[in-house]
Amino acid sequence: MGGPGGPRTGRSGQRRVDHPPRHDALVTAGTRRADRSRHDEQDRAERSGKAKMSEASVAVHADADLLAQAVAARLVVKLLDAQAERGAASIVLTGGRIAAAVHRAVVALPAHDAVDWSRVDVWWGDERFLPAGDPERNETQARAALLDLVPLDPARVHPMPATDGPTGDDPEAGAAAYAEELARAARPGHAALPHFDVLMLGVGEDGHVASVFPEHPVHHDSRPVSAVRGSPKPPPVRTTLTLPSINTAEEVWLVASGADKARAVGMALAGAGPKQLPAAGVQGVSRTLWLLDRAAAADVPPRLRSLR
Ligand SMILES: O=C1O[C@H](COP(=O)(O)O)[C@@H](O)[C@H](O)[C@H]1O
Repeated sequence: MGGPGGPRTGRSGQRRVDHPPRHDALVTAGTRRADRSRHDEQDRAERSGKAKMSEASVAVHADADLLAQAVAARLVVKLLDAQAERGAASIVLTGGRIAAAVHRAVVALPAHDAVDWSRVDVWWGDERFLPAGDPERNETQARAALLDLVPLDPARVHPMPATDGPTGDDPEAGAAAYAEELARAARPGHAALPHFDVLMLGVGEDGHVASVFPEHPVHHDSRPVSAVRGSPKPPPVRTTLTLPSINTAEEVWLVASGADKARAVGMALAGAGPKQLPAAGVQGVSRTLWLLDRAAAADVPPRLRSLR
């Protein structure tokens, strides 16, 4: 490490590897190598209630299409690896435009058939609090683009509450019910959350992730799942995993495309505060990976960028 051609360490602790330009990628290495020691570490961190944090890595792709295809390929490999390692895989989905493109790209990838979808647990990082089937729900969009097109076990798909669900039009009751569902899936002796192999997040123009918005009271909620009222982005009522819950995931991938995301992405990687810029407060246990297109990477600090 660190020799000629090896990773270099930037001031913020992120390390980078310069790739030949045709790969159009900037990658930093902050991951742990041995799976077993990684899981041991994660177990210890979960038991102690303190998630051990990874360094961030950044990969840049030429445009939104290539970004979506690359994320889809990574996701299929991650699911295959998780299933090979522990027999099942769990993902946490996000909403938004790039998420929909990733979902479509997974289905378009022939290798998605290699995944045993009946052994994939599906959770959500956030949801718009609307009736089931509303086209604005992240669930509805994910079902149309991916979930309805692969042979999942319906019992392993865990949508966040809807206004016409069992807890009714009460977002706090819905958030509490989702927290209970998560706790039921947690491993015995572990914290109140199940193991998440990979948790994907979009990044808002204001730096929000899931439905954790800048300066919102959700930052003071110590519960794993929070009801969000007064969201600055419609709809105003939502359900979200809180940042500490997000940060229990083994890998967190922040996926952003487009010039309107450049400022938030740049500030998060430059070390902004998480209350002002929630994306800056995201760290997976073994990996934090920023997956960007060139437009979204335009303001990434130069020391972390090998190619614009
Ligand atoms: O409202 C939401 O927005 C963010 C970002 O969406 P995008 O379309 O700007 O990429 C998304 O990550 C979140 O899940 C969703 O509820």
